[in-house]
Amino acid sequence: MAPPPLLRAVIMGPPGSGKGTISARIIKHFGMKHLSSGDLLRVNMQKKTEVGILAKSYIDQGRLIPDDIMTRLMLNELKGLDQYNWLLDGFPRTVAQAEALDKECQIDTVIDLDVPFETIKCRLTARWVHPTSGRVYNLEFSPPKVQGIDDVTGEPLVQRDDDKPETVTKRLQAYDAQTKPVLEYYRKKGLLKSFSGTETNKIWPHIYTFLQTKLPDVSQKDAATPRIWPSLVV
Ligand SMILES: Nc1nc2c(ncn2[C@@H]2O[C@H](COP(=O)(O)OP(=O)(O)O)[C@@H](O)[C@H]2O)c(=O)[nH]1
Ligand SMILES: Nc1ncnc2c1ncn2[C@@H]1O[C@H](COP(=O)(O)OP(=O)(O)O)[C@@H](O)[C@H]1O
Repeated sequence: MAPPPLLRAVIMGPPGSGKGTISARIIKHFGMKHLSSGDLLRVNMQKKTEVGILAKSYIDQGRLIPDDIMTRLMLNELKGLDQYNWLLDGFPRTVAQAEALDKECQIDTVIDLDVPFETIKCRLTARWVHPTSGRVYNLEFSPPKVQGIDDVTGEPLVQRDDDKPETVTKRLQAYDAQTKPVLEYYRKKGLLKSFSGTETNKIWPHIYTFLQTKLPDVSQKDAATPRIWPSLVV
């Protein structure tokens, strides 16, 4: 029997809408590979690569990185994920990027987190991240076990420079002007699935139910097998 076709999904939403938080849950339950443009750029900035140095000047101003640079970077990373179900986070963010992506592969579904701007602004000032893994915390919503420390590695957490209130406003403006048209682009293709709300924990069950129609939940696999198996083998 031929294996089922691989799922090509995109998660979209304004800065702070919960893309990273929801992506972590999707990866855990559905075992997809996650490629975040923001995380990739931050690794490049940390390593001071050519792309990283250039990206910093845009990110610090709350502006988008030029399409040609971003598209080359992301499509190159995607080549290595050919054999997996994948979830793109933060890309495409302009119609030109969406068109370039379409030339390379066929997107199956676009999950849109429709969270009001007012909700988001408060969240971002309380966001702390572990830069190397991209793990994200929030002082109120999902605090680390020890304040200022990553739960998994024990390394220090940092606040993103671009989470300053002035930069957040510019990022939201860039979202309105450049990224909202991408939602329309996917809506016309019949791929957009919007989830509205102000709380991730209320939005997540709907996304979970939606993805269950496309992929099996693999998170319980290891735990479930021994529970059923020894009791049956007498
Ligand atoms: N108060 C609150 N914070 C949330 C909720 N969902 C996510 N966050 C936090 O909001 C911030 C932005 O979420 P993140 O997943 O990084 O959003 P992204 O910018 O779209 O990737 C992080 O600090 C999250 O921990 C929520 O339902 N309520
Ligand atoms: N696809 C993209 N095109 C252009 N710039 C991007 C793209 N993805 C990320 N960036 C840049 O990186 C910054 C941080 O992105 P990201 O981590 O996705 O944050 P958020 O979703 O919280 O805005 C953006 O504000 C933008 O400057």
